[in-house]
Amino acid sequence: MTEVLLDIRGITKRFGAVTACEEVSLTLRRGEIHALIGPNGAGKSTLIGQIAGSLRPDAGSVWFDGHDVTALDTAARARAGLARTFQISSLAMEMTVLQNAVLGALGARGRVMRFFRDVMRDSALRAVAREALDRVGLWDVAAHRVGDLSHGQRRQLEVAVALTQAPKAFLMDEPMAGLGAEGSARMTRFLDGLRQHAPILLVEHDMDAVFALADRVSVLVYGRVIATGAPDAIRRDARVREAYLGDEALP
Ligand SMILES: Nc1ncnc2c1ncn2[C@@H]1O[C@H](COP(=O)(O)OP(=O)(O)OP(=O)(O)O)[C@@H](O)[C@H]1O
Repeated sequence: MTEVLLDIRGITKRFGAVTACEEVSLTLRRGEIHALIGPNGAGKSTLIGQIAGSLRPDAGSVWFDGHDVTALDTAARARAGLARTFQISSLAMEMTVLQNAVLGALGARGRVMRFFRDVMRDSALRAVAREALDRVGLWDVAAHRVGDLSHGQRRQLEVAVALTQAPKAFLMDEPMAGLGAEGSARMTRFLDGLRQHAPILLVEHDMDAVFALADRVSVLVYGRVIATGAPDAIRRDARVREAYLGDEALP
């Protein structure tokens, strides 16, 4: 088993005259949180899109778990174990927490059932759903409507739904967005434990969270990775500080 699970090799993406990503290479290792930071417009979303499979690179390749997945679409990459969360919420608001998790488990197994009540009675699916809800701390609210959950709980449920699909790695797009101080602190603790289950490539603007969580940080500026390293080294890096216009934004 190799240490590197996700291997991005020399990815380039242009939109007309704009080069959004230029020969970007980075890796995600088992057990780690690797944060991707950079000023607005640096190319973070474009990079994540190419890793998840929603955007095709003009050059370069994406390797996941030892396979070249560059030609695979988003669904195929998800089935291979690459889970993307928080970009678009896929939760059914009128359904309960448990129903959402059971449907996640059903989707992952590619099974077709005619009646929703049969799905909800399937003990294997319920067991998978329960384990995922337990892991994110939402089993107590399994019978609640998703619409009645807090914003932070919904984010945890999105992770639980992803967990029912047995992911090998997570791509997370701004999990702290809109959570407030207390919610961010709770999410930080949660992600801290999750890395043991599956490593996380984390795009996040909340620098306190990034520097509290990341094992490694990569800094993207004008589509290029200008530095990759441990949080302390990144904090001290002169090019990184310059990219963030002085010292303000880095804790
Ligand atoms: N579909 C598109 N068509 C044209 N230009 C695009 C497209 N998507 C992104 N860009 C451009 O590519 C560059 C990188 O954008 P991107 O959204 O990837 O940056 P970002 O780092 O995610 O920014 P933010 O932090 O604001 O979300 C920007 O100049 C943006 O205007």
